[in-house]
Amino acid sequence: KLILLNSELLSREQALIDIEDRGYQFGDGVYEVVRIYNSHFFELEAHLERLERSAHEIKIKLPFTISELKQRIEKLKKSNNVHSGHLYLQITRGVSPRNHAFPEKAEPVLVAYTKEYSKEPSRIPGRAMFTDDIRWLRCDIKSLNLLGNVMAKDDATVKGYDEAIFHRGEIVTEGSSTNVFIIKNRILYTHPANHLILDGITRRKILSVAASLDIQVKEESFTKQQLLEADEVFISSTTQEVRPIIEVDGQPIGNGKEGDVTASLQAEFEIHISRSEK
Ligand SMILES: Cc1ncc(COP(=O)(O)O)c(CN[C@@H]2CONC2=O)c1O
Repeated sequence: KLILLNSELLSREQALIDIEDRGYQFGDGVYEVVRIYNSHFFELEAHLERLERSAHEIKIKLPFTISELKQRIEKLKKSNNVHSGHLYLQITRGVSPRNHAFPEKAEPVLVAYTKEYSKEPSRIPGRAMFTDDIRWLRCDIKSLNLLGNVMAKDDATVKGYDEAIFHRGEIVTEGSSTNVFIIKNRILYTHPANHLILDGITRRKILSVAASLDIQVKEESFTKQQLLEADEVFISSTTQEVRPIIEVDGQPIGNGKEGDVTASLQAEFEIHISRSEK
């Protein structure tokens, strides 16, 4: 399997990263994870648009156009013959002697590689725990600065949960690597897309799919208590699609099983996926 490093397709052994790459030393970079279904990228434009925005927000000037990037990753996907899996892609500010301030000139470093799924990611209903959201206040940027996310996810995993659900005070924001939705009286709620959450590509798709199913949508924040009293809860991400959450902090949600609104959203989402494979 080959790796894309800047504009070259290399073996893993040849794909070398410098010890003074700012992505390595400061987490100074941005990333995307793009799903591949039936050898096609899913929602590629939306992911690359968000990548461009994330880079802009941290003042990284991309050393290539989006169409050049698309060509490179298409070539990578074909070379690796990926059928069902994902592409991981990151761009750092580049290599420069270690200094907090940005280097006068450094060439951003692009790395991308693919993963073939031996089996589809599990959508079995999950169990989550609440975790204080102590991350910085630019969670809308998909950056490599993921300590707040990975420490919460590890804590949840060690305790036997499938996801950590962040909250600031009483307000639920999102999961460690997912967005969070609740359904109450057939109304779908999710945190508004602002600086406190990542505006997930799957989140956006779900909102448009819900509208097409005549499910009322409210992009309004909700509390931990409202989540615990919801009829249904689910999380969403590129890799997990729509995943029901049936228990939080040991408390069952609704009847403790996947809800029918959640199931109908996933079913409609799958139709959109199959349409995209044309
Ligand atoms: C903090 C956070 N919130 C929400 C999401 C969901 O966004 P998408 O719907 O655009 O995927 C992610 C995705 N994280 C990526 C997706 O898979 N693995 C990751 O690290 C995330 O890391």
